Amino acid sequence: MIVIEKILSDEDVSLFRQQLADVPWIDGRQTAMGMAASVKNNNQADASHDVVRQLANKLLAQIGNTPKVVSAALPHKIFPPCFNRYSESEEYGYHVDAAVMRIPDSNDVLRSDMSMTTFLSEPDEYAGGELIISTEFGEQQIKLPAGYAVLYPSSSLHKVTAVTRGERVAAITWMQSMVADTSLRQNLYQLDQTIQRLIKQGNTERKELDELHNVYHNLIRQFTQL
Ligand SMILES: O=C(O)CCC(=O)C(=O)O
Ligand SMILES: [Fe+2]
Repeated sequence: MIVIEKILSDEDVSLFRQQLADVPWIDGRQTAMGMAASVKNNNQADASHDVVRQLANKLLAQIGNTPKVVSAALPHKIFPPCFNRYSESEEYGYHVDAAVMRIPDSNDVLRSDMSMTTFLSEPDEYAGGELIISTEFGEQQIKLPAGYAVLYPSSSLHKVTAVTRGERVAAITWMQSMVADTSLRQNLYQLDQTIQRLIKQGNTERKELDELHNVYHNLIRQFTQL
């Protein structure tokens, strides 16, 4: 589970919130598959609406421009972000995201390796509405400031607890990674982050940095599936 600080600026968050207030919203059950549909109770911005598409594209561009997301997810394909809203007493029970998704308006499919929630409501605007991810170390509770995102393996069981006051608006997307294996992807992320830290610290010789970089890219070459 990786937290991305400020994938959207405060200005972007207000723009998203303003524009989303005026678009049509549909019952979220329509977009859940199989068992997930029976535990889903929320609303989703109509993805066929032009404004919704524009916002999805804007967030998509931000994902590509955020080095931490690229490093952690190594995205090969990204599902156009969906916007969901949980009002009082709405929730999404424990579920797993579908392993394979058809990308709208294309003949392409995507294997979901990483899921990402981008928070668009401030934590004090609603009560409840925590994203809970079940991990091998127990349940992780996540509620982040607006503009922050969390990336987690799509293979994990997760839920959104009932909102008991106010409204929780978020963007959700799924990514197919160039590296399917979660633990390998996590190791590559750690290696890249360490290299980036060494570069920042500025006291590692160029030659050693080049060697580490070379190892990183050779591992990507070795394990990439496109
Ligand atoms: O809203 C969230 O944080 C997650 C929603 C979710 O799990 C889903 O839409 O599949
Ligand atoms: Fe989910």
